[in-house]
Amino acid sequence: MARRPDDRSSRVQFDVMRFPSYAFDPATGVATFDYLLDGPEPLRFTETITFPVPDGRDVPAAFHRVLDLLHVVAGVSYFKVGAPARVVAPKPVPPQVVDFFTAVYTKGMAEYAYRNRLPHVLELTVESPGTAPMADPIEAATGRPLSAVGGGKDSIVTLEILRAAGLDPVPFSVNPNPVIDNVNAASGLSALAARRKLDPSLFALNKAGALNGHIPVTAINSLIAVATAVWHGLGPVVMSNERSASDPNLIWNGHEVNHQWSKGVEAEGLLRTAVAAYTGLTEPYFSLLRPLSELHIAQLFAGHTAYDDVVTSCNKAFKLHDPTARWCGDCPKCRFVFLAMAPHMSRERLAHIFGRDLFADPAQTPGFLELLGIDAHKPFECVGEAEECLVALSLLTDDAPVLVALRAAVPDPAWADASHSNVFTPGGPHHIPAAYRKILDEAVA
Ligand SMILES: CC(=O)N[C@H]1[C@@H](OP(=O)(O)OP(=O)(O)OC[C@H]2O[C@@H](n3ccc(=O)[nH]c3=O)[C@H](O)[C@@H]2O)O[C@H](CO)[C@@H](O)[C@@H]1O[C@H](C)C(=O)N[C@@H](C)C(=O)N[C@@H](CCC(=O)O)C(=O)O
Ligand SMILES: Nc1ncnc2c1ncn2[C@@H]1O[C@H](COP(=O)(O)OP(=O)(O)OP(=O)(O)O)[C@@H](O)[C@H]1O
Repeated sequence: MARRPDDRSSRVQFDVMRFPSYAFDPATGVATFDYLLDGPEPLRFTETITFPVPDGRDVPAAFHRVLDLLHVVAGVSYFKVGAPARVVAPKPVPPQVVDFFTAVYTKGMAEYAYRNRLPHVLELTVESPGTAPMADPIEAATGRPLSAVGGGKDSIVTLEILRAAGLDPVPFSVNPNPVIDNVNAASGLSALAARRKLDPSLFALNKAGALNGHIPVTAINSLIAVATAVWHGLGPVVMSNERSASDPNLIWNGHEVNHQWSKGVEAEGLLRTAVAAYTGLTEPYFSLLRPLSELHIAQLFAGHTAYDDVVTSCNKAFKLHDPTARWCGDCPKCRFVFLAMAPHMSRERLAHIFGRDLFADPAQTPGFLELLGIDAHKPFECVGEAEECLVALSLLTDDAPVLVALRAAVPDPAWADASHSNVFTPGGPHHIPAAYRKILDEAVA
């Protein structure tokens, strides 16, 4: 029988990851997903996800199918405890789903593999116990869009674009914290929320020194959003993932390592294809902001002052334990968003949003240099490209201490590159349906 993790040493070998079962209770919206790291000393985990229960709606078959996908994808949190060489999915699935699962466990776990020096993780293929036929297509949902809200500038911009187009978006979050609650309150829209509870033994294992690292959390949140939209009879899930999320931080052993992989356009395409192949849902999910740079999104955000007291992009505010109330003011994400917003608003407004003026503090200069790509790779954080940072810097003309230091450090050829930048021209691959693309084009015109 498998033992719980608290009574054993934290670094044992596991042969295979399995997905023994899951249960769902439509009366409470509670789904429990079981995981097994199998080996000489197996470990079991259970994750609980509570969906918002709609009034008087049956549970469609497609909802259960999305849960099948979520069961495997949410397993990454437990896979990382042991990094077994094999991952065996619980049910036969079409090849498109195998491709999606494999990408989540390899590309989605690339930063974890790189940091822990586990190259085999990048090579594994998720096994399926057989091949299932593709599902018959279901007509695309045309209801109100479900708009994922993370508390930062990007999802606020999406909400406001959808609202301006008269689409009456439904804000949706997984584990909304006070930041997200306040953003929803500022929007005046009534929101839906799901709750996700990791197996508490994961934290005990982490404390005991188990393998740990980054996971592709957007893939998990996205499937929870798709399941919620399906059950509530809503339209597509609209994400706010930007163009630069697709760019890797570095290359390791010939593989791209991207901290934001599951926010990228490749992950978006794989998720859409897997959901369509396995559930039949058409156009279930896309990112409205995909053609835009972070700098462009920051410019659009500047047009909405109603969120200044609540908008928060700093990841430290979203930690499960001891989160900050808002911006920490001293991390790559804070610095990046400060720089991206700076050309589009007064310094007073910017300092009000962040609770401080980062350009006035010379101690921030090395962190900004890192963002500009000077002597470092892009930080493992949710930040945009060095090119975007350079363009933002080129648009700032005042002599704040940090800006003076940065200007002096940027080599001449970089300025020339910045002057040819297309960061304010929408472009690049995307999966936006035609009607929504028209809305985006009107919003940025
Ligand atoms: C908030 C944050 O940035 N957390 C990352 C951090 O974890 P930390 O220990 O500092 O705090 P917690 O998030 O509270 O995590 C506690 C432990 O739980 C594990 N865990 C958490 C969530 C989950 O779904 N599964 C888990 O296993 C976690 O590993 C901790 O041991 O550092 C971790 C290690 O690098 C990161 O994994 C934590 O990242 C969170 C999963 C998270 O929500 N991060 C997003 C803010 C984030 O990074 N988003 C990226 C997109 C990434 C993607 O591809 O989807 C972005 O916005 O660009
Ligand atoms: N807790 C959450 N629940 C649901 N969706 C989320 C959650 N956190 C983030 N998201 C969504 O995941 C995507 C990536 O999140 P990210 O944190 O980059 O966006 P954001 O909070 O809108 O903006 P910012 O980049 O300024 O932080 C966005 O589409 C966002 O809406």
